[in-house]
Amino acid sequence: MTLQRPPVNSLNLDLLKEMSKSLDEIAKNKSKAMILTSASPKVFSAGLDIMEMYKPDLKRVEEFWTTLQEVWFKLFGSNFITAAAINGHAPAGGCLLAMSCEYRVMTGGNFSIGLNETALGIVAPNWFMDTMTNTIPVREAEYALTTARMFNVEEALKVGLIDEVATDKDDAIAKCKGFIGKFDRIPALARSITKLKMRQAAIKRLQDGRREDLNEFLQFVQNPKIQKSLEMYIQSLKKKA
Ligand SMILES: CC/C=C\C/C=C\C/C=C\CCC/C=C/C(=O)SCCNC(=O)CCNC(=O)[C@H](O)C(C)(C)COP(=O)(O)OP(=O)(O)OC[C@H]1O[C@@H](n2cnc3c(N)ncnc32)[C@H](O)[C@@H]1OP(=O)(O)O
Repeated sequence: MTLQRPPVNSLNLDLLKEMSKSLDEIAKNKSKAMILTSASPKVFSAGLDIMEMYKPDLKRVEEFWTTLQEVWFKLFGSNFITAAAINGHAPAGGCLLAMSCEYRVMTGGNFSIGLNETALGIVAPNWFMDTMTNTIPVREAEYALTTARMFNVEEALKVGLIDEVATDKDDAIAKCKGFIGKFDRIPALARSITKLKMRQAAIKRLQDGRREDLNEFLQFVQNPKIQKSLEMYIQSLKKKA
């Protein structure tokens, strides 16, 4: 599955709906595995589209968040094998997508990956945190989340946020295929049940608290102070150019 929403693959409602549909198709056609990557040469995904949260239409922003939750359920909780070929920056929601897969290969270069929410004055939802503690040790996750740590490729490898480094996108995809090949001799049902048991606690936490999570998000985006900081953040991103 190749993300292709220039310039930075930010996750807006339309892209999330497309992803949700594609994940259903992959599950339905009984694919063995999926590799998630990006068509951009330097950004895997810039995370959530900030414009979806800025001065939002309430009905749309509610659909936006519930679709994001759905994409996470379908990706993190998939029966099929998932790997991410991370060929560029992966901040926040981009990091969430990569961590929701079972294996991550990142191309070398001046790219970074991490959950940077606290730097933006926001708190990553519980399920973002759960996805991170499912990937790296709890102590490292706490440190990374509180300090909004963006890891470079070597740091990400060292902490286990990624599993391998690749020279370029083709190499990243080849290495993801190498990971998928490891399951050729493992019975598929035993593999998928084991994966889902490992992920069950995080999945159940969001299933049980899904409405509450949505309400928290809706309150958050309607807070005038948050809107003000979003405005400033958007300006700072635009000033960069
Ligand atoms: C910030 C959210 C605050 C409050 C939200 C309210 C409630 C939230 C409650 C809970 C939600 C928490 C979970 C949030 C998760 C997220 O994912 S938030 C998004 C966080 N993402 C980022 O901070 C990444 C920002 N982008 C970058 O750092 C860089 O763009 C990049 C490193 C990814 C790529 O760098 P470059 O290649 O140099 O590209 P540019 O920076 O020049 O960007 C090109 C173009 O794209 C626009 N853009 C970049 N990121 C986003 C984005 N996430 N959403 C929308 N638009 C984005 C950027 O402004 C440029 O636009 P133009 O100048 O070309 O108009």
